[in-house]
Amino acid sequence: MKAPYNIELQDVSFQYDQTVVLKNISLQVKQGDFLAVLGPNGSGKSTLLKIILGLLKPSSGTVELFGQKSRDFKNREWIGYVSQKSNAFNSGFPATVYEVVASGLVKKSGLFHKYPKDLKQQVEKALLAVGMDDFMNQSIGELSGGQQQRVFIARALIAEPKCLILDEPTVGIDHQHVQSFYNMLAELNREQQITLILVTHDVDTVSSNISHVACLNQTIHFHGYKNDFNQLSDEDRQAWYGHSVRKIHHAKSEGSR
Ligand SMILES: Nc1ncnc2c1ncn2[C@@H]1O[C@H](COP(=O)(O)OP(=O)(O)OP(=O)(O)O)[C@@H](O)[C@H]1O
Repeated sequence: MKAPYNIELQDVSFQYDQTVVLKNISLQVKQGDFLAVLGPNGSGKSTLLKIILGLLKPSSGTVELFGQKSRDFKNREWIGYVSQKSNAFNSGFPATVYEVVASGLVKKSGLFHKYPKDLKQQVEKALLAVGMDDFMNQSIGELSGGQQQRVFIARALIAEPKCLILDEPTVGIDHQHVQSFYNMLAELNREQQITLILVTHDVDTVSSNISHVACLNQTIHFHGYKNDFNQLSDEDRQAWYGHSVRKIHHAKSEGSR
């Protein structure tokens, strides 16, 4: 039998009071996809993520997670979330990298459950996956924005998600470190088959790593393989984006990756 989609939205609409933000969204994401969600400011990207995460209820339409109706879905730890504001700790924040990553197990084991005996190994493994294993005992506030964001991904990874949702994770990361950050995500996707959904404005930089693109502006204007997205004309892109969007030119982008 075919595995169910990780995420399947059918005809989802959403409005805040009288303002329609999302209209007739249908979207499927399967295990192992690396999807970039693109859209101008205010196009509904964060709202869409909140609907997927079960934080907002659609005004109409259905959301299924791993083949179950969202309201019946119990395995919330299968879907990890890293927000753009995660990396905003100042230098005085009283927590170590170890403590931040270990706190990611609360979602899995519950607030009052005991931590597992092999907690240290689990923290180490998660930090290794994001290239931060040398920073375990450091204070979180002493790290750069990019390093903090990697730690927050490790915090999500320790719960062993099947799917990770990232809302503009490179906000606050130095430009020269953005590509290596995306390469790290691509490695997680490739080696652990973790599905990645990434809201980004950085389509040029991330394009060698992603497999799929979804273009959102109230509704889905395009969803498909990255290579098909690359074939769209400038006029097509402008029509949904509202202004001109740079084309992606990557010598390395091959196949459907
Ligand atoms: N709590 C709210 N109440 C009313 N309107 C809201 C609320 N949150 C968001 N909106 C409106 O919904 C629309 C979509 O917002 P959303 O944050 O989903 O867009 P976005 O694509 O993530 O934007 P950005 O790229 O700027 O982060 C915007 O017009 C916004 O003003």
